[in-house]
Amino acid sequence: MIRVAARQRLGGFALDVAFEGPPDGVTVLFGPSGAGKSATLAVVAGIARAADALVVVGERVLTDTGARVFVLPERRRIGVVHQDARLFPHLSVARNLRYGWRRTTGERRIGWDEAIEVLAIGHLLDRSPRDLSGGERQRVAIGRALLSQPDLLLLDEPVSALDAGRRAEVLRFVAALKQRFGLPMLYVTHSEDEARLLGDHLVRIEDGRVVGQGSPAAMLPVRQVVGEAVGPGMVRVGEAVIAVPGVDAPSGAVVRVSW
Ligand SMILES: Nc1ncnc2c1ncn2[C@@H]1O[C@H](COP(=O)(O)OP(=O)(O)OP(=O)(O)O)[C@@H](O)[C@H]1O
Repeated sequence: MIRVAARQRLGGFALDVAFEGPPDGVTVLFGPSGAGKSATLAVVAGIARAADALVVVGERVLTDTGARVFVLPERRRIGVVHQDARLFPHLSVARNLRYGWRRTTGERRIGWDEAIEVLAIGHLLDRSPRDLSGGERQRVAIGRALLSQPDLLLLDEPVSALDAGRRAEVLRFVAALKQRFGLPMLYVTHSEDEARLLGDHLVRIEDGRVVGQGSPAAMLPVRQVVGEAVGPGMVRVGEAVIAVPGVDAPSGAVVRVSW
């Protein structure tokens, strides 16, 4: 279980949020630009010190202002992935990954080879970040965060700087990560498609406040969409391939589904 509560004044903006997320799934922070999503992540990561905050990840209390608990950011065992990959440009992909690996403070549960395999970045190890596509760069950034053995992964709009094709590619890897490692993630987005595709729990934030939370299916309006069947029960809708039980059209067939 992840528990977050934060009250903080940022200039003229007041952040006042409280939510819980599942222990091994993706909690989506969803809301328009300027709603306070990144400010919330900063409190969770310990980069921002709110006047009044509680951050609990599993058994660990990372911030509890009432009890004067504040674990330093580098001791939180939290991995962060930003919109731009922020890799070290002078280091190879392997050395960028090694940076994460060396930052481990607890036991190692995620293996070096395993992370590289899930993210399919083995062939990139000797390259410079400058010679990678945007999607590859993001996969390496996720790998670096993962190899530091985080108890929680924060993803702040990790695909919003990518074009549609690359976006789909990276989303596929984030979904694979979720399946493989069962690591809790806080995923910030204002894309309904990403929220539906990855979210187990959705927290809607507007103007610094939580205005609703629940399953993505319950929180987002149902849409009738046209997609393309890609296998039994699987339909491609735009960038996403979604599971739609009961769809049994031949691959390539155009189908209408509720999503
Ligand atoms: N240090 C600060 N001083 C003053 N205002 C701030 C500060 N940090 C953030 N804000 C304001 O707080 C509000 C929330 O910002 P935040 O970056 O959390 O939004 P967001 O939901 O992540 O938006 P986006 O989707 O555009 O990234 C914004 O109005 C922003 O201008």
